[in-house]
Amino acid sequence: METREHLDVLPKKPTLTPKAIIHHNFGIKACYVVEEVKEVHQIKCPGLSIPQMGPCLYRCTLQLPELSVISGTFKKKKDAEQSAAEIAIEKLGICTETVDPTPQEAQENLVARICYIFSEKFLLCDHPLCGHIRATLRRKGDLCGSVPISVLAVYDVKLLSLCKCIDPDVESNPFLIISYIMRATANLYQYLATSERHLCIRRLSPYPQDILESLMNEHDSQECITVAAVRIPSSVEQSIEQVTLHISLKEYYIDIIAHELGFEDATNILISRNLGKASSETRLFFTAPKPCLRDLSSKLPNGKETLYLMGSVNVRASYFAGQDITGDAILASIGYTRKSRDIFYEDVTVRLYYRMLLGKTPGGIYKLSREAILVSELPSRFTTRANWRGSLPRDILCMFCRQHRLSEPRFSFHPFKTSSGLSGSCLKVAESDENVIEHVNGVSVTSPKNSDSELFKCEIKLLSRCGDLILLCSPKDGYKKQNDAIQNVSLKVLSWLNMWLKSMILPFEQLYETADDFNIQIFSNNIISEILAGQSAQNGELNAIRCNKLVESTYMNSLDDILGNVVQSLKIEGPYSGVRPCNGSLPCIRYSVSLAVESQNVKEVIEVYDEFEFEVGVGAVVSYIEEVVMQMSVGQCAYFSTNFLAPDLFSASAGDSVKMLSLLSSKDCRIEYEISLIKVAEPPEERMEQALFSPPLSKQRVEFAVQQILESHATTLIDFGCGSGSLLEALLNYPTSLEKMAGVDISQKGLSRAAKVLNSKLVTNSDAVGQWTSVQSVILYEGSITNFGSQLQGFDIGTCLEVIEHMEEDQACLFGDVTLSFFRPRILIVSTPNFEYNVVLQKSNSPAQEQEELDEKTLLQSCKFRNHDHKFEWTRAQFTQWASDLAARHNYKVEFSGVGGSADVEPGYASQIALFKRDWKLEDDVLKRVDEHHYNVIWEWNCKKE
Ligand SMILES: C[S@@+](CC[C@H](N)C(=O)[O-])C[C@H]1O[C@@H](n2cnc3c(N)ncnc32)[C@H](O)[C@@H]1O
Ligand SMILES: [Mg+2]
Repeated sequence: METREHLDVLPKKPTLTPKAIIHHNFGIKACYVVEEVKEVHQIKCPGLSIPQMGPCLYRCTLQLPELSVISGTFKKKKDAEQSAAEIAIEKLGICTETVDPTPQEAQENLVARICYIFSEKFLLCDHPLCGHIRATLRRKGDLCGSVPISVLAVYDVKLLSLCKCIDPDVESNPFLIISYIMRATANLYQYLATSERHLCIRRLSPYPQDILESLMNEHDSQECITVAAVRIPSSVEQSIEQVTLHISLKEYYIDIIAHELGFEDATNILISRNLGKASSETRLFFTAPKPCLRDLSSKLPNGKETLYLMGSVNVRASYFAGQDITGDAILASIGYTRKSRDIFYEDVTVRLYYRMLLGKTPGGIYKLSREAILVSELPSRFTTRANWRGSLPRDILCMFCRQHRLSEPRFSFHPFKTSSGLSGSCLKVAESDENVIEHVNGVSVTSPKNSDSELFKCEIKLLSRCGDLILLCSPKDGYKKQNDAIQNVSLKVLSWLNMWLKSMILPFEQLYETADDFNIQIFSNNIISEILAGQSAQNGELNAIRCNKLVESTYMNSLDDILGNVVQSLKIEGPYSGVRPCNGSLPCIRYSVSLAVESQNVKEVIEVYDEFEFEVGVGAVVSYIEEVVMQMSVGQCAYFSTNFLAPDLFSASAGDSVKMLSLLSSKDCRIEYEISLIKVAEPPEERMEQALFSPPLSKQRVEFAVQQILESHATTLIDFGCGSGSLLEALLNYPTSLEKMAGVDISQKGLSRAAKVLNSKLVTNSDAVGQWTSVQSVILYEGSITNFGSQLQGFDIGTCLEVIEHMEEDQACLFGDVTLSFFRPRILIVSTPNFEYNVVLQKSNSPAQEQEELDEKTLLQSCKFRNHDHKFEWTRAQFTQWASDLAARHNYKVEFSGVGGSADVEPGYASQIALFKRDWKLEDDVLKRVDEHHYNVIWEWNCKKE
């Protein structure tokens, strides 16, 4: 609440964006041209010899009558445009300081603005209000030329901002403007007449005849338009219904809307802010009780309370609009715009109303973005960006805030170092596409004191429109990538809001308790009214009562959701193909949801989706759909029904909501589902390994290698197939005896990543790293490990983790021979998947009963390779054979080990490891002559000695 006081002292005026300032000065003469730029950038890793293509960037050229400027490059088009506008403003020396007028000045400006609006000059411009003034000139009798004050209040932004300067409460009660306009108009009594009875203003002297005549001739061609609109009755017992407005262009359309609401003319009509998109003309038209309107026109201070008259508030419409709406309301998209002199209109259907309503909840925004309203759900977990379908959590959160007229959410980052020596503290795993977050727990290798790596924590603040802090979410989880941190925290906030909105029948205390579990702190005493009713906290008690009414009316259906749903008469047809979804996989289904009424012999299809993909295990679809899909194999089709009736959801999805609502009311109405499983994308190997092993298998492999290296007292190391350099980076965290490390790989992408990771560690954090590592030089080479690179002969130790299965089998054998005969390290560590272990990893793919029926051999045959890039996967016997033969050929000894699982328990280790050791000295052997062949150096680091 302190912020509010602070704000009262500092009147808040949104500062204009550079583009808005340019528009203000040049209008349509300003021309923005945005071009795409591909930039080669080398910022992150000096010395890397692979050119790095940056993300797609944009540059904007702004052409103005006097000059043309070019922006820098930006990730977003709009940023490039704003930057170009900013440069132009600076070059032209345009003054950008907008000083708020004092309340006194605002009063005077208000009078002047009203005077201008009724001038002849104004009538000829392209302001939306001109359309209204022209149309009111066609009104009959003493209403001719009378412009409703409510129209002035909503269609002229300048009047609104001036009134806000006079009284900031206008923000929370926009109808207060009516009082201020009335008061200001009183100063113009010689020129304008106000009518308290009709709540309108007109000119005393008529407009010149020639102007009037030309206006009257304008609309001869179009006679009558028909516009679909929606009625939201004030009584929650009455349903939302479709209405049709027939508007003759000889009449004023607000009068016609008034007829629809049961009134003679626009006198009692109030108009809401525009709803939906910022540019939309969709508004609510409604009536206020007479005494209240009279108050609005006269009594200023008391006028503030008038609209809160109990009993007259339309709770559904108020929630929908985020402002007080009284009486019955018509939702219509109609009005005058700057673009044309003709009236603009669009149909608003009941379906659209429900879709807009759905779009006010985080789950709804997600459903709408996936266009799968009846099936998709806001997932409870963010695993990878690649698996997330629909709008991303951060974008949904921003949309939610805009919907509820809150300020844009504020994200802040706290980079922090984590020491892997900490015992007992466990950082949550962020299953990002690169699986980069570390579990700190369970590190079995002796860790140095200072092995730090940088992580990001993201914090989110939700603020009311006036800047009051409403909610703070600051989870403890750290992520290696900023983007993962943002998406995960955003999802946390969204999940809580979604849960809360779905079960608002919860008492307030429980709200606080659940927030705690989500690392959320609530600051506003009245979060319900801030978010739900879009109101200021002033009328808290009243809003709470209203919200309860709203909850009763709108959210009761979601109770069904909470109580769960029963799948009835499930039939799965088609032959069992053996390919089934498992946790983490991405099944792709074709589905249709229909509404069936047996007694009427009707089946109405509500929603169809041809290729709908979702991630299993994160709650991305309604639970019973996932349950059914988990029982299917690719190629099969499932049929079932439920009695789940959520009229709101169905109304948002069905094309013909009116027919659908009537069907839903029949007693024997059922929801029928038809689902075919088209294909299943397997979860990537790394994610599977992460889900099943703690620490993740990749980490266990690295730890195993580190342990061997520590024991070996080696001073030189080659990592064959180093990929993104995870082992090399890890080795910098330990006090090994290594002085020289090299990595070889054929993938430029992998090598670039490795270079960046190592560069950031060795150059950026050199002081910290230098304290314990003895490593003096690190080199990355590009080349195939089946070729001998003469630079690397005689290194002490070679590592080759999860590489050989990525080559053809004969190439893997070649690698073995080349390494042991030419490189001849003292120790060679080779790891590769144990194919037999796939039975465990892929267990969830077949139902338990079936597994019992199948013998082990058949079960193994049904297993797939862990990764689509694997050319082979060996059983323990095959690996042992390969390694033993290889060792024998080159006079090495070999031992077998592994990580994940155990040697003594079937089916052995998940990753099998061979340790080749040479106990004879290299000098004893005459070096074989080999053709000189050099790998290309990609990146190099050498410790600078003082
Ligand atoms: C699964 S990754 C393993 C990376 C790394 N060893 C690790 O454990 O994180 C396999 C790596 O082997 C590399 N690779 C495959 N065939 C290769 C070859 N013939 N020569 C060099 N590298 C190869 C790939 O480019 C890829 O980086
Ligand atoms: Mg592999």
